[in-house]
Amino acid sequence: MQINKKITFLGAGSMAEAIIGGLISRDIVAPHSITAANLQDQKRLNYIKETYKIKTQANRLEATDSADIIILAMKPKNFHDAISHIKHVISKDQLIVSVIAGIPTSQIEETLGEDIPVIRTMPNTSAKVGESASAICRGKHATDAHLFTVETLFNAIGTVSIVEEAQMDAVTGIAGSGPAYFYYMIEAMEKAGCEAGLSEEQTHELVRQTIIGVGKRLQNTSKSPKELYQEVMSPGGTTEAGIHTLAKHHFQETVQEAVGNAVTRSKELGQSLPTIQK
Ligand SMILES: NC(=O)C1=CN([C@@H]2O[C@H](COP(=O)(O)OP(=O)(O)OC[C@H]3O[C@@H](n4cnc5c(N)ncnc54)[C@H](OP(=O)(O)O)[C@@H]3O)[C@@H](O)[C@H]2O)C=CC1
Ligand SMILES: O=C(O)[C@@H]1CCC=N1
Repeated sequence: MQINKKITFLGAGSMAEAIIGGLISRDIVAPHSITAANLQDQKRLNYIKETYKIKTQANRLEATDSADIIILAMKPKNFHDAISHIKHVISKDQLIVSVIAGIPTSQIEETLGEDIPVIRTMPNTSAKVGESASAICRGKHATDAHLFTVETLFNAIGTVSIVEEAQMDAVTGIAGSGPAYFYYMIEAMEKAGCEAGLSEEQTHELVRQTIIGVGKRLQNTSKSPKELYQEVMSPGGTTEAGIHTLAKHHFQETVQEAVGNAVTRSKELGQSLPTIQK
């Protein structure tokens, strides 16, 4: 199903690109219906325009004014300036979709004006290959139709869970940041593979296919993670030796602490920003 709306991305960085890439490759939005604008980096806009054949706009007010859906895709620290700049051209006929970590819908609504519909989302960079694990929640002026539109858009870039806003920080710690934890682990495995005598190319291929296999297996089994790693582990074997080392260094507790800190940081991001005077 193609969505016939004009969509403007305010922010043209990694997350905007991942979503744009997903929407276009799945033909959910026509490239000419998408506009990207950023703060200053014209080279980046040129790259996005050439790669995805979308429109770009140096003037953020014009990019905002002409859109049906405005996707806020700047860093939390830039949110205040970004909204200050555009809020005068935003009307309640438009839909604001935020991908910004930590910022509550109430803060966006308060700064924009009371009856502007806002949907808060948390995708991840796997959007680029249509495999984001996204969650969305609605602000107080967003309708079922708004939620449905965003669900349809984000379904094109992966799976969508509709959650309560109070759960969004947890979603951010698990799924928004999630890909980075796996890439971090993959980096370590690649270093280990080279140290053990494989070439970079061999290690890369082996580690990549191993994680793809894990992902596909998880999609096709009802077994728990414990059952799955126990399946790999022979008594006295190689896996046991590896897992023993991870356990000795409190790997699982470390991961839990890492996710917990990401969740806490998401909450902090929402609390540390000034509210704009209307
Ligand atoms: N990266 C990720 O994995 C995920 C990120 N997010 C969220 O997405 C948002 C963007 O992150 P990410 O793409 O990684 O960040 P990037 O740094 O890659 O991109 C940020 C973009 O915002 C633009 N920008 C800065 N200030 C303004 C402004 N005032 N008006 C319009 N555009 C502005 C920048 O433009 P310029 O370069 O010209 O300064 C740049 O294009 C963040 O809020 C993050 O929390 C959510 C889920 C996952
Ligand atoms: O690191 C960040 O703050 C963003 C939010 C989720 C993923 N990246």
